[in-house]
Amino acid sequence: MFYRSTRGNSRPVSAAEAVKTGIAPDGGLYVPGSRVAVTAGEVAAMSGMTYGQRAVKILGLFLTDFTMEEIADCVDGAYGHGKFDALEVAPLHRLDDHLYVLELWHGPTCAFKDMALQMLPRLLPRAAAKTGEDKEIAILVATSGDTGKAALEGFKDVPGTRIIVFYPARGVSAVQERQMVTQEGGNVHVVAVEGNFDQTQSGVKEIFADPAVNEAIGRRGYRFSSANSINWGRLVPQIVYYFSAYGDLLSRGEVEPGERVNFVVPTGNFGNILAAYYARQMGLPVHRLICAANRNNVLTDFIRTGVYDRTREFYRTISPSMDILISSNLERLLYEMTGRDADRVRDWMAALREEGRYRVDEEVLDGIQAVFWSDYAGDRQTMETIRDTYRRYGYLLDTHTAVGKYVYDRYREATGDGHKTVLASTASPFKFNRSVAAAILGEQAVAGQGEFALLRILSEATGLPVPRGLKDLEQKPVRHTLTVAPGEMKRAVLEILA
Ligand SMILES: N[C@@H](CCOP(=O)(O)O)C(=O)O
Repeated sequence: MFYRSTRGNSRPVSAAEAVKTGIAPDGGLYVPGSRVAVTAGEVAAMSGMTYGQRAVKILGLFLTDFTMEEIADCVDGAYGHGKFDALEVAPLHRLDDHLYVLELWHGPTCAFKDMALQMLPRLLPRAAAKTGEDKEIAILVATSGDTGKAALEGFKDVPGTRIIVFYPARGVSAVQERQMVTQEGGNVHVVAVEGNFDQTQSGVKEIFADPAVNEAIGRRGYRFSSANSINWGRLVPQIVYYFSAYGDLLSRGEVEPGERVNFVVPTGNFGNILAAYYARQMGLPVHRLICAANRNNVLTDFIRTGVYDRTREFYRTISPSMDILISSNLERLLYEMTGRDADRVRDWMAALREEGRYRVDEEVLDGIQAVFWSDYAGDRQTMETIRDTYRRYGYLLDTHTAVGKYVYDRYREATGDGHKTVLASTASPFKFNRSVAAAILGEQAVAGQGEFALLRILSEATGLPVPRGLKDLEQKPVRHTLTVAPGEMKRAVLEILA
């Protein structure tokens, strides 16, 4: 299996090379060069498997230059040994007759990013060895809150790697920031950027594309890679949990073999929902993919009209991980939806860069609308959804998952579609303690309370334990204090890698 760049100007590479480099030299994203399919029998067989067995099966189909022993070893390290605080790794919670919540936040940092970022740090050093790499891997990450901490935790003290995480100052929740700035490890660096996530992500991509910076760090014995979902090694472990959810529905008798289900995915950088799309393409019985956005609703507009227009106001919301106007992974979807037409993708990406917008052809839009549906929730609707869901079901949603729940309700209203639906729950409610506590207890209960008091208040009010990964945050000293302007990110990287 070879991987191709969505922009068509880079040579095809092996899976190991794609994982090691993260982004293609022409600025495109790597995608599998041929279709990967599973049979109905193989999907049905998932019902009798553990999460780890499902992961080995799916990863093995994509990472063809890794042995099955290597993959099994990575899976065991990522999901075994009590790493996740749920035996099932990604448990499925039945909310009612139609809706199930796929809890993807039982890993060490309490967000769905752990599902892939416990795996990538195990794949990447092996990928480097397989490709004869003699340089240390310098991983650059742009985060709107969740990826950063998960990547730091995954890569901390991994030999042969260094990691630098950039996050937008005041653009993440207080708990998310605290998780990152207290990060321990000899190879980790965390830098706040005086800008929003889009500026942060664009800054990182500019560094990847800058020949002078690449040359300078090369002389110092480094090469760049990415732990964002632009790296194929981030996406493939995310495909697994869609199969896993379906396996659980089958084993509990909630669906018949072959019965199609919907997935609702709170969406920012489009990586999570794209993983669901690949699962569908492989043969998982999926009806619709419901893309849930917050007030930064660039994707909702795109899916409705075919016009992607980032030239609009950027809002800071209570679902900060989704405060994104340039969704990296849409590029992969466009590549697939155009029948792998790299020329068109390149033109659209150039238009996005230069004019801030592009419009896809009618036929591409029809293809997208046949699979995807989208709507968005503002902060008020998000808060109401948390409160109503808690009152009705006794189930606590974080702000991002609440966006998903709100959009699902809108979808049902609009379409009457009765397919069973799985809502991807992307983070623990404790990571967004202030908003979640305010939603269920009222604003006055949280006024003047500090972050750690709020963790306790939320735990006492709901009877839910504060997750392991957040419990000891209060005691940890702040280790990272550097803040830079977007234009200074390059210099910061060069200084860190001096
Ligand atoms: N929502 C993300 C933004 C980066 O997305 P990624 O999937 O490309 O890593 C975050 O929490 O950082």
